[in-house]
Amino acid sequence: MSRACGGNGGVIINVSSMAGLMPAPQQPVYTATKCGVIGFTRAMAETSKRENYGVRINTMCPAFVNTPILKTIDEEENMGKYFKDRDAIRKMMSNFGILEPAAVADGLMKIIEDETLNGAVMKITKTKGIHFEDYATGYLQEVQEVVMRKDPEEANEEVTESRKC
Ligand SMILES: NC(=O)c1ccc[n+]([C@@H]2O[C@H](COP(=O)([O-])OP(=O)(O)OC[C@H]3O[C@@H](n4cnc5c(N)ncnc54)[C@H](O)[C@@H]3O)[C@@H](O)[C@H]2O)c1
Ligand SMILES: CCCCC[C@H](O)CC\C=C/C=C/C=C/[C@@H](O)[C@@H](O)CCCC(=O)O
Repeated sequence: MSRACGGNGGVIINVSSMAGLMPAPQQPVYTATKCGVIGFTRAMAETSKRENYGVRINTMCPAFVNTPILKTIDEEENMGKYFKDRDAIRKMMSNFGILEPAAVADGLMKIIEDETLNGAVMKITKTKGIHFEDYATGYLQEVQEVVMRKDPEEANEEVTESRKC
């Protein structure tokens, strides 16, 4: 797909979850995987931009969606020691509501059609619909930009200087 390898470019949509943004104590491994999807997507999107792959890489974080996966919490073999906590997940489903798969399809189409989206973390929830996580630029982002631009010594001086103000 990458133009760097003779491909025509395109868009990749990784599927995370709101659990990647709001830790689910009853599903720590699932939470870790979904956090990883977000971090990997944002890193690869930046790589693709810097290397001119011509590939937009985004992720979507749906809340609860009406699919068979929701029934997996009823099986102790899936939940392990957290099986005793399944009512807490059921309560979250009741509190947050359950989306229909069409809402996720709408999010997919938006990412495909909006060519400005790269490194975007789309949230899809019953209460707010489609919206995006806002990673406001801050000190760490500035440091990364300086470091990626200069050699280590020069970058270190600039960062040290900027911290004096
Ligand atoms: N349903 C939700 O509430 C929800 C919310 C947020 C994120 N997600 C994520 O969305 C993704 C899809 O979940 P879902 O709700 O559709 O789950 P699901 O279990 O209902 O459906 C998953 C489908 O993928 C198929 N599958 C499994 N392994 C496969 C493979 N190696 N190759 C091809 N197909 C394979 C299964 O047969 C199944 O039909 C998952 O990554 C899940 O974590 C789901
Ligand atoms: C049940 C097993 C499969 C897990 C399926 C999902 O991946 C788990 C989703 C986990 C948490 C969902 C949280 C949803 C929160 C939203 O509804 C939202 O209203 C909370 C406010 C945050 C926001 O919208 O920015």
